[in-house]
Amino acid sequence: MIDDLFAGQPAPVLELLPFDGSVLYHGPVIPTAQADRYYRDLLSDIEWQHDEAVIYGKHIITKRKVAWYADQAFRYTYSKTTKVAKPWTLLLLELKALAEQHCKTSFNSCLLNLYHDGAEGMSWHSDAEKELEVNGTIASLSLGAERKFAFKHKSSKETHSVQLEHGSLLVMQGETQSHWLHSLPTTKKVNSLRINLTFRQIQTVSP
Ligand SMILES: O=C(O)CCC(=O)C(=O)O
Ligand SMILES: [Fe+2]
Repeated sequence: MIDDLFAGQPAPVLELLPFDGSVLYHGPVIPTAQADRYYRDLLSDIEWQHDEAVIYGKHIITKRKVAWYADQAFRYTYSKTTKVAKPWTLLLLELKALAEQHCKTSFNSCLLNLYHDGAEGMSWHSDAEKELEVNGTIASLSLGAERKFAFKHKSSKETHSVQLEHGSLLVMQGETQSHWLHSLPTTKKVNSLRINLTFRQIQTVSP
């Protein structure tokens, strides 16, 4: 049986995009008990703050909370607001090492998001801020409530989606951010918290 074949082995890595980039879903890469501990520790140790954005000229404060950590006090601008990175914690360095092992690349920053329930999500966007390495790899770790994550091609508009499980890793690479948008749709079906960490490579020298 297929189940027996994969028993005790990591799940196979799935490619989600048919063209114009690559998104690999590794499935759960952290055993559940350990993922539960990371979730609890991140909830209490991270300096969570409500996010600010300027949308259609209006200054808004999101219900979703965010935090940003990096090698240096990088400045990073998205949604027309500028944030300054905090220094790594030991726990984040542990998770960064785990993401780096799977991606065989290195990261110098991490953006964290805390969604209190399914009413909070993130609308269509690509991670292509000017501070990010062009076509750099982005590793996304999910903890807590399982949520749907969707991709939409910028010209053909076709969509692909995946359920992001507790302790799972998703890796966006190649030309993904140039050709695809992604979103975390809101949903009435989820009533609990989810934490997401995206490890990224910020350009350290101006191009
Ligand atoms: O919460 C997620 O899974 C994705 C968050 C995201 O797309 C971002 O922070 O840019
Ligand atoms: Fe994103």
